[in-house]
Amino acid sequence: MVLSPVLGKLVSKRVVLASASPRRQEILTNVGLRFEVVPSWFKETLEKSSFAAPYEYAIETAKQKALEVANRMHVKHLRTPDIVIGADTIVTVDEQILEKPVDKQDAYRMLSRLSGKEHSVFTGVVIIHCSSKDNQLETEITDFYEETKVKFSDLSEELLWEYIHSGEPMDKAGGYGIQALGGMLVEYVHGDFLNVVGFPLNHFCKKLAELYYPPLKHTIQHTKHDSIPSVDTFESLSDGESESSSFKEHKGASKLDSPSGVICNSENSSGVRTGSVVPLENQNGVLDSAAKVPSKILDLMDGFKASKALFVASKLKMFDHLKKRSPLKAEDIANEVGTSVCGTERLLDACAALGLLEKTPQGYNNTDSANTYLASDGEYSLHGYIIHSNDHLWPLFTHLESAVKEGSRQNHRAFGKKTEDLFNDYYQSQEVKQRFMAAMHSIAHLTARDVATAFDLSEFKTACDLGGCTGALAHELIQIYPNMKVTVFDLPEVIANSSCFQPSEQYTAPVTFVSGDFFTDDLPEADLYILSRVLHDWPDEKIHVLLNRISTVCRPGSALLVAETVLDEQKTHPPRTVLQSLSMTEGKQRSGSEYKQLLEKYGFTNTQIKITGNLLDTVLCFKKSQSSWHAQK
Ligand SMILES: Cc1cn([C@@H]2O[C@H](COP(=O)(O)OP(=O)(O)OP(=O)(O)O)[C@@H](O)[C@H]2O)c(=O)[nH]c1=O
Repeated sequence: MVLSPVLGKLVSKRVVLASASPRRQEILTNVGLRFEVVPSWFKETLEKSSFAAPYEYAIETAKQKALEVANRMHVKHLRTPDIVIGADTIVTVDEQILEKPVDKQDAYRMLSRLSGKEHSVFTGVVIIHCSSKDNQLETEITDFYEETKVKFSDLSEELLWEYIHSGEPMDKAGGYGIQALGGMLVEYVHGDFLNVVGFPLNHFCKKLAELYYPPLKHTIQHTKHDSIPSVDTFESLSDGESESSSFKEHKGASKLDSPSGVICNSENSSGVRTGSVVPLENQNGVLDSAAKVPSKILDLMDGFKASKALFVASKLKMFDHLKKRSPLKAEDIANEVGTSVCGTERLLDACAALGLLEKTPQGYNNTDSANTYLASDGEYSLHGYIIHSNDHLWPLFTHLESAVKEGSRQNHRAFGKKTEDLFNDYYQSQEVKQRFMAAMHSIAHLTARDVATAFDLSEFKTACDLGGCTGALAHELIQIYPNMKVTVFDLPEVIANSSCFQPSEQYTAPVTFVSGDFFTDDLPEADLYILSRVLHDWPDEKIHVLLNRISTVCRPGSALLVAETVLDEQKTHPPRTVLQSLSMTEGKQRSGSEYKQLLEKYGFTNTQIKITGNLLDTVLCFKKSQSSWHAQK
């Protein structure tokens, strides 16, 4: 049962949840964990100002809750649990910590503070391993925290009081419950949703994985440090608990991390350990310094090698060969693609190490993911985008240093051409055009379902996907909304090359392709205009022209759907989008409030943003009536 991996380690243990929170109980029960509930009697009265950071307060409160239960069970009831889990959830806004409101007025004070703003929800979690020695309780404590950012819409007084009178806020940190009525107040969530609800399940599983499958000192580490290892069954975990996978057997090794003999693994929500150098006592009782392995940093240092291995294996179509016939030995593939046997073997082994291939005594096989995403005919093939990354983005990124120094795109260094000439020359080549379209098609096809279903678009009878390229999103829209007529509007040379990307079986009404330039030519009429992955590419002057033109042809009540990755307000999340900005296009990535502001400038209102958590988020807004728009201009 790959889905419930490390939790199986707890099957044979007496686990106690030191929490009265029904949400925590539900989250852990839902994943099949068996535990007793013993609510803590610890009063949450620690002096907040004595903590340097809010998460330290949450961790310490969680620790005190869990220790109180462990001690009480040991002393009063003489039944020492194996593991006690404690947690504490807090909300922070403007450097203030908000816990559960004490009354309705307090709830009002909290919610009006959160209105229209982004805040953080921290949950501190503590896992205590208990044992009894000479009737004394011995504890080994592991703790961590998780941060999730949540943004509230502007809340009217009326809504605020209606929500408070519902009674929901009273037993919840910050005075709201995101999982119920409070969900209606939320504009977006960045991070683990369950963390907001009260328990960061994913991080908890990773922590257990670290405890029960720690890296062995003298063996080569094949697992990713921050991933949850999968195991086949619960049975295999509890029956054959091998030396290398049991927490107890590794206590000694883990203790090396802590001078006091208490395991205290503090880690922030991005997985980077705080305090990387830990003093150790050597045999002479002298303190040495031993650096913990900074696995995230090492992974980043090696990231370029992994990317290039993926790019080259894709370019040589190794995943295509293995999809057609497998298992294949390195010699077979080398013969088929015309490469050296020793080089091919190394590349295939690297792909196996990266989890893209499986290596067996009979040869190499594609993983399911390789068949779906890496083979060029895979259902959601990313082959086109991978080749684009290798041939176009890689050369650009090798000049990142100059790009940062000069603040401009490095086309001249990467391709020997200035940006203006690139369009007239480089992009005119048939090969480059096809490659670029294949790349765009890869992403559009993969994200089409998310974009098409983020909002209910069934009220729109006609839609026009501006810059819709191969029509991947248009086809998805027609599948989902069979009554919708969809037009793809794109440059003539794009439309001319789009036929080879059309689905082979057409079960629905065909998409209409219209060629033109959205900066200069008449736009087709539609109830819904779509701009998917367009706005981030263009400078403000061009966006001004485009949005002005759309706004002019849009009838009041018609809508515009923008599909982009929406940055958080701090502009540091999601990392993929932040990294994409480094290619220094003249355009830029935007946060939710920036999209809202931009669209309002062109008469679009009622903006709703849906963070899908996948590659593309969506923003839907409606055209105001002309009179009210002009009145505001
Ligand atoms: C933001 C938010 C919080 N909560 C609940 O807020 C309580 C926090 O208080 P706590 O002090 O951490 O826990 P507790 O409920 O007092 O229980 P205990 O751990 O025994 O002290 C927990 O319940 C959480 O689920 C929700 O249910 N939904 C939300 O969106």
